[in-house]
Amino acid sequence: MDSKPKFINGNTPTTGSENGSDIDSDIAAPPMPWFGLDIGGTLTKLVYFEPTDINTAEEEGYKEVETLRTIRHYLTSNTAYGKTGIRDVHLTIKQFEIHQRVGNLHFIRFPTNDMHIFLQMVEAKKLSSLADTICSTGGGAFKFEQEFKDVVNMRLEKYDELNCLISGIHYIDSKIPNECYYWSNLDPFNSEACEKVPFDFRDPYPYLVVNIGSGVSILTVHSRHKFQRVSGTSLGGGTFLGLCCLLTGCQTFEEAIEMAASGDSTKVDKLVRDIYGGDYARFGLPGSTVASSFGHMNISEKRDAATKNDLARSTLVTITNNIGSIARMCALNHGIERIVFVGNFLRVNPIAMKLLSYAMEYWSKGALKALFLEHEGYFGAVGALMKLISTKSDQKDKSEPSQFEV
Ligand SMILES: Nc1ncnc2c1ncn2[C@@H]1O[C@H](COP(=O)(O)OP(=O)(O)OP(=O)(O)O)[C@@H](O)[C@H]1O
Ligand SMILES: CC(C)(CO)[C@@H](O)C(=O)NCCC(=O)O
Repeated sequence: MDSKPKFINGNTPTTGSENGSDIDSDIAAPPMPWFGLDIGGTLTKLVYFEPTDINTAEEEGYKEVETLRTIRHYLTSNTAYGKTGIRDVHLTIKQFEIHQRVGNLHFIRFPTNDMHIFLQMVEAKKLSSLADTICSTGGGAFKFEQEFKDVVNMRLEKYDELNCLISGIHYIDSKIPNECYYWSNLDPFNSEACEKVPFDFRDPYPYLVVNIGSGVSILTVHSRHKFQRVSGTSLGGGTFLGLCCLLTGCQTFEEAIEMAASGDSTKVDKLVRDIYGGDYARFGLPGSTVASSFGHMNISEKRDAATKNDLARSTLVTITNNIGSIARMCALNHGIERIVFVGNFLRVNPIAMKLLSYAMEYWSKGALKALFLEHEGYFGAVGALMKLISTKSDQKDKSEPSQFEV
């Protein structure tokens, strides 16, 4: 077999600029299909560009035209794939122009634990007859490299996950109006009053990115080409879900969030007023502040009184507040005022978003602003797609598989 990576007609991706989002329109677009893959610790994200401007003549030019049509039909006519693959239909970007092509951008996810099922699907749909390489990112691009080779004879072209994250954020934000928003009318006692307000992200620098996936990475971003991972914590979305499963017996993230939504964390956490009988006024700590997360749970009666929903709520508040605290310290250390929270922990999770927003505003006395993005967990996969479409057929002739590219 030809050892060169084949993006259908032999194109290879460029190393690109540092953030990889600059698409040179002089460069011929790679042939279809266009995918970007982000294999995370919990979820795998697949971004698929469905061309709507494709004509029969162009399609007939493909050797494997039927396979191409089958894949397109399979991905776009379903919203669920197998038992656990989901297309986030509400995130579809319609009539999206990318590298002088027009089409729909689709966002698909499945648990990384089900990678073997994905590989079966890739095999069944004969994807490898169209391309022998997929632009991919996330830790799983390394972990599953050999499995892709062995099972479906495809090569993972690996790109750094944080590089892809930043280029994905910039790409989507520059193209999609109202992608970025913040929560206004923040009231910890009346979350219904909060509302989403669009934020103009055209000149956001410097800003902090807090990527809440299984674990948390925190980056400072000073320009499209200059960013740094400054901190992180292992207490992230994976911790929330893992602890919730242990404490409540729930089975899914959606269930955990639903339970948390009707729980009361004050039945579980010890508040300042539980210790002081009111505020700790001298140092500005209101009585409603959590003094000790899970601090009531050493008392047997309190344990008996706490419901599973209360435990789920407290777990959510504990993890969210801890991330908020670390983010705030990072912002302070680096003199940054805007904090962009992303990652799938924020999926269907307005409680966490509002809590983060309130915490940033309250503890910074209004100096810090928490921002959110609609395509919260998909930026890494978008960044990987950017790498594919910045392909230059003549730039690199790689006879050896690349190890790692940024
Ligand atoms: N359907 C879901 N199944 C599992 N976790 C979910 C789901 N929806 C949201 N989550 C949350 O999103 C987190 C994973 O987020 P994300 O996909 O951004 O990270 P990842 O890429 O898997 O992890 P990492 O970047 O640390 O490798 C989970 O830990 C969980 O808290
Ligand atoms: C290991 C990664 C980068 C994988 O995405 C992420 O899960 C993470 O940033 N974890 C936190 C590691 C730490 O800084 O403690």
